[in-house]
Amino acid sequence: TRSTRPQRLLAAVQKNATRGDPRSVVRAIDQFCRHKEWAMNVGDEKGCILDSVVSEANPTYVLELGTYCGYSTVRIASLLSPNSKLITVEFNPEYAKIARQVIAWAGLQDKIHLVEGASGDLIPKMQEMFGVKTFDLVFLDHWKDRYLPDTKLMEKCGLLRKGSILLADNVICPGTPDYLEYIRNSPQYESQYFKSHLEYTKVEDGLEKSVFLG
Ligand SMILES: C[S@@+](CC[C@H](N)C(=O)[O-])C[C@H]1O[C@@H](n2cnc3c(N)ncnc32)[C@H](O)[C@@H]1O
Ligand SMILES: O=C(c1ccccc1)c1ccc(O)c(O)c1[N+](=O)[O-]
Ligand SMILES: [Mg+2]
Repeated sequence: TRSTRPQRLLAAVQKNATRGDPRSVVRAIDQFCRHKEWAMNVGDEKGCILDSVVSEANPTYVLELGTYCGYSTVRIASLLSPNSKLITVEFNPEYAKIARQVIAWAGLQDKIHLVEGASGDLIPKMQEMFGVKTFDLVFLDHWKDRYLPDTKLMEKCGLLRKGSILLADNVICPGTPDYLEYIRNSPQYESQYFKSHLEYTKVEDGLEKSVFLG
């Protein structure tokens, strides 16, 4: 039977990237998505903004909502300090299977914990499963109608502390209107919009960075 796009993306990584070199994995995926097949990774343009936010935050605990093939997972983890951890959540088992292999090719399996399941079910279990108290940075990049409910859930579960950063992809395209309205009007957050483009295209999109004020 015909291969899937994530399988072809993994094959491109294994063909063109160097084992143990995360940035070559990121480059190989961007090449594949720009010249062969578009895929919904955060991509190289928004990826540079993601890199700067991650580097400035220098987080110990990171939560990623939406792994897909592990592109942003590898991109973020490649910038983390030695004793830091990235927990990434993915409910599609086929995507999780591919992501584990991409993460392994990058040599980052010790920094990354990929947990399979729905964000709404897993967020309340983060403290008991991983011994994490609060997250220093959360990257929201799963289905867009889940950004707001999951943000409220993280607040309720006490997973955010004064200074925690929420970085949300796709706030313009496909768009997350209810999340944007909430976060930009909430006195509990200080938000900033980073204008960019939908991965590998000229369509406008951007990232919203919001700092939890506690
Ligand atoms: C846009 S892709 C993630 C892309 C990835 N962050 C990157 O930039 O490389 C969105 C992913 O989130 C997953 N997803 C969507 N809603 C979810 C949920 N509620 N819980 C867990 N995973 C979810 C989808 O299966 C899909 O793989
Ligand atoms: O929703 C889509 C989408 C919609 C239709 C077709 C393909 C993708 C999408 C597009 C760009 C993204 O960066 C992204 O994170 C997503 N997503 O699924 O979460
Ligand atoms: Mg996205």
